[in-house]
Amino acid sequence: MPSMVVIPSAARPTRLVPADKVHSVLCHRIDGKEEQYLVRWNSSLQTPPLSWHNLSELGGCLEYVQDYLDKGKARIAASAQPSKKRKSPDTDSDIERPARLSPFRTHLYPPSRTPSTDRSISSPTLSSISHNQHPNGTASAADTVNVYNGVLDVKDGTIIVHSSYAPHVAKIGIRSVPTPEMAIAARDAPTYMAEIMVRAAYMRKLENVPGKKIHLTNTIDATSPSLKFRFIADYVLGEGVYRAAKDTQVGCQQCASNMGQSIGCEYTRKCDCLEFAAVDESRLDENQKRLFAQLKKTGGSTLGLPKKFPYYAEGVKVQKAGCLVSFYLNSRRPIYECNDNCRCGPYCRNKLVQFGRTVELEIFKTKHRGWGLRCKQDLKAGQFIDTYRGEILTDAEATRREETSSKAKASYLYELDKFKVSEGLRDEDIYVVDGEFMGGPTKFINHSCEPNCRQYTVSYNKYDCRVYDIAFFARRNIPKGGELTFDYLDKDEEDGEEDPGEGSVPCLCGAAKCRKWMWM
Ligand SMILES: C[S@@+](CC[C@H](N)C(=O)[O-])C[C@H]1O[C@@H](n2cnc3c(N)ncnc32)[C@H](O)[C@@H]1O
Repeated sequence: MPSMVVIPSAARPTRLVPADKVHSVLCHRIDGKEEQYLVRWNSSLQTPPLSWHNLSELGGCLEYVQDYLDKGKARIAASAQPSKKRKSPDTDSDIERPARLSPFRTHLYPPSRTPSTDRSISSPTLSSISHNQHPNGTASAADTVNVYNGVLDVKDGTIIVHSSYAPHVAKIGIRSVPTPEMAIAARDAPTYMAEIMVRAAYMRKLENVPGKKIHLTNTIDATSPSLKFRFIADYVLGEGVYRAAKDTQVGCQQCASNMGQSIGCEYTRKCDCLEFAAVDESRLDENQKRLFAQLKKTGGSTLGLPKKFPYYAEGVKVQKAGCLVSFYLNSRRPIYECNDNCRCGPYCRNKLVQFGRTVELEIFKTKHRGWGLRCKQDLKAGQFIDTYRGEILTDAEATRREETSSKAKASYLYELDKFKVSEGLRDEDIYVVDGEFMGGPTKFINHSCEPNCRQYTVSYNKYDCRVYDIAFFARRNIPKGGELTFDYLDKDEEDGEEDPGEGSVPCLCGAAKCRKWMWM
């Protein structure tokens, strides 16, 4: 018989639970006035495989507590109905829904699910659970719950439980935890403190994000965005993803930091970075008009022709300085910014998005569309908000993730396919940004059929057609507190079809001209 180890209810504050050792949190209870959470440890060889902990011990693994609050608690509430069949705590309760596309991806992937290898052990029946008895022979609900303070050991997938009252050993399969008694106790036990701690941990994350403050508010429920999410300032390149070699990022060589007004690039004809930028037809002389007409037919470089700068420079229209000029705002043309190898210096009028967000934002809970993002300050039409960040994945890896994720889950995949047609890229050459696990606050921007923002392609290397920035700009003036939205459909690629296809998801944007479906 294994030696008895009783996990005290009022645990020692020094006993911190390391996140990398945790498999999951399975249940909670109130002991005295204290919230306690039942941790299942990573390795079943560990002794004990389960133990109760108070929140002061769980500060380093709050993401597991959050997982439990978001999913486990609901499962427990359902399983606490004594008359109904109980689900194993590890059983995936995601609802199977029709296949759908991600908000941003244009390919349809067949639905598929990967079974968790963790489900090989079958769930024992309720009758396999022995209830512990108090020495006086009675077994109250409270006693039967408390007994599991003393989970001791695991053998052949069976947990061996010692009661602190009775000398006999109760055996219950690891899949049977939480027991019905635990589930009943958990159903009515509050989780306020855990929710507060999770919220505080997320706020601390936000405080560490560089740039203007990002707020968090939730007037709908007690949840917080996932603590597993990592805020990153730049893309993280996944396996098999490569940016164009550094030496291809040549930059403009004929420009200088002071060409008269100390605003970096000033002559669009000279700036090599603007080679592929929009030609300013209003400034073409007759010869240039003829040349440009020819180039439109035959293709070829428009270097030397006057171009349009993307942003209003300081001093041009004071109130618009730094905003996207209306030509770009109303088009889908890529924006080519100057880069570190340019001769125009650090303060060039052709550099903006690369310096990052300067706008104060707020992540907030919507009624029916999960989390959303709004601005905490008035925004002007053409004002830059932030970029979309995440892991850049190969198409194959993105497909794998899409196929293995629950169809009911929100999607954060964004294809970098702007140059697919112009550069003749194959589907499998296209990279995809996944903003689910790491990224920035823009992951929370919801779709609207009448959006107030739009996504633009911003490139710092005109020779790299596979890696570029996706930048969000305000399409119109947005008052402080307005929810930021963009159209998940790239209109240029829309074929105008009206019927919802397989994988379409109902749109809840509420706009007067809502198309009723998010095309995913
Ligand atoms: C990029 S995420 C946006 C943030 C998301 N609401 C969240 O809570 O993390 C995209 C997901 O948000 C939800 N969503 C966004 N816009 C929506 C809309 N107009 N109608 C319904 N669901 C929407 C969908 O679940 C979609 O897959």
